[in-house]
Amino acid sequence: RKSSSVQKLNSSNSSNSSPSKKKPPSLNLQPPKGTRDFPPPLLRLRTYLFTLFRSASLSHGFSEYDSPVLESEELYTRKAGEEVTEQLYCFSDKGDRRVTLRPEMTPSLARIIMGTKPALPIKWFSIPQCWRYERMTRGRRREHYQWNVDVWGVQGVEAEVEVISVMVRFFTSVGITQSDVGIKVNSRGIIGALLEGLGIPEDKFAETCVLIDKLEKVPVEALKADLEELGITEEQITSLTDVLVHKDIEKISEVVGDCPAVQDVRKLFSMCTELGIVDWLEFDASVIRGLSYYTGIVFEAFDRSGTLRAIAGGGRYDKLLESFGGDPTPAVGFGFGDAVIVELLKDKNLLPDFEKGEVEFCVYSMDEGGTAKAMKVANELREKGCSVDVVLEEKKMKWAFKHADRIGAKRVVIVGGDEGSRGEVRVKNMESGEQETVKVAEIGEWAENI
Ligand SMILES: Nc1ccc(Br)nc1
Repeated sequence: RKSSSVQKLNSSNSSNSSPSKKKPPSLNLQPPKGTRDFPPPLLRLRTYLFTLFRSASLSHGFSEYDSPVLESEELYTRKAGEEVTEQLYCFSDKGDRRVTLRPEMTPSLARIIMGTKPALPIKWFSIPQCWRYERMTRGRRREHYQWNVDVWGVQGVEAEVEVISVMVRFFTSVGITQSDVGIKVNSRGIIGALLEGLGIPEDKFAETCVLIDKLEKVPVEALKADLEELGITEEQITSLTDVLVHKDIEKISEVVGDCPAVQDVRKLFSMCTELGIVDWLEFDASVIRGLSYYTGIVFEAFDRSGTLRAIAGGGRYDKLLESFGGDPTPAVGFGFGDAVIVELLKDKNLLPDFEKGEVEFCVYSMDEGGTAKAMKVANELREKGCSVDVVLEEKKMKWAFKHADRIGAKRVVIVGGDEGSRGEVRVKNMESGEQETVKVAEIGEWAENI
């Protein structure tokens, strides 16, 4: 008797005579829902952005760090109704542990600092891929790369000025000016003083801020239940939002007095005036930001045309380490996503063309069986630090030049033929069309002098 598995195999093929005819199930060619592939042109764009994120950070003496994309779910179980914790890409792993793809980087940074206790102050940056899982299939992305820049251990607004300076340097490096983008600045301390004035208890402050931030996106009716649960009346919300429209710190100080939060904002503006970047900034009492853990100054970069969502956002979060059981540690930072900035660069016509790559040489053998010779010439050029492609199959000259153009080769080196018999190669400049003959033995030296 055939074993049951063989019988199964035969039965599964009963529909036709031989297994080879059974078509495999069609493969889904798309990446998982809400995620992106990065074929070379898109990866060149990503590398362009990351290189400038990195140079703006390094120019200010920041050090790069990284951590696993997978984190324990408990790192994000803040009960403040934030989108970022309500849309966790979380699951139970095979050891039945509750884990999640990180939705943001700051809690991981806090975990690392608590665990390794680096000497403070630290100035660290990272460009992590962060994830969310939205139940409603709104077709929104489920992953993005978010440049994070943080200063830990500095109590004064000098830390806010430093990270804003990093952001401004990045914008300048991609050709964005203060007429394209502004940075709205506010302080949770001001909002806190207003909430106190309305009799809202301190322990409801973080959740209330998250709700007020949501008010910008949904009508107050949609949040009525949440507001009532916090004991906040619609009248209180109305009187709060009437004050939050102020864009003049003096007007706000008439309401909340010359409190430490107002002094901090004033100091930030005067330092940025001295630094020469104040025309990027504007005070805006309505800026809240949606993360519950901000405790002081908050800021967000926006496009002045008003067509795009916030480009970046950040603020002071002095209580985060304590909330994890650590020592009180001042901290300031921002997150800068990789999506809105690309839309902005497209709108401003500031996006370079990444369709083609760049390679200095394409080496081609016109003789049959000459590929190894072409590879040897290529290695001579690589020894001098050149980027060199080699045509790896027997191809006609016309194909080789078309291929060279496709890969963005600056020059084509033709090996073999009459020149080959004289120990020479022909080099064609793809831009000018100029041709020259070079001795194979001297090609490295020649390449150093072009
Ligand atoms: N937090 C978060 C993660 C992923 C995306 Br896309 N947006 C926000």
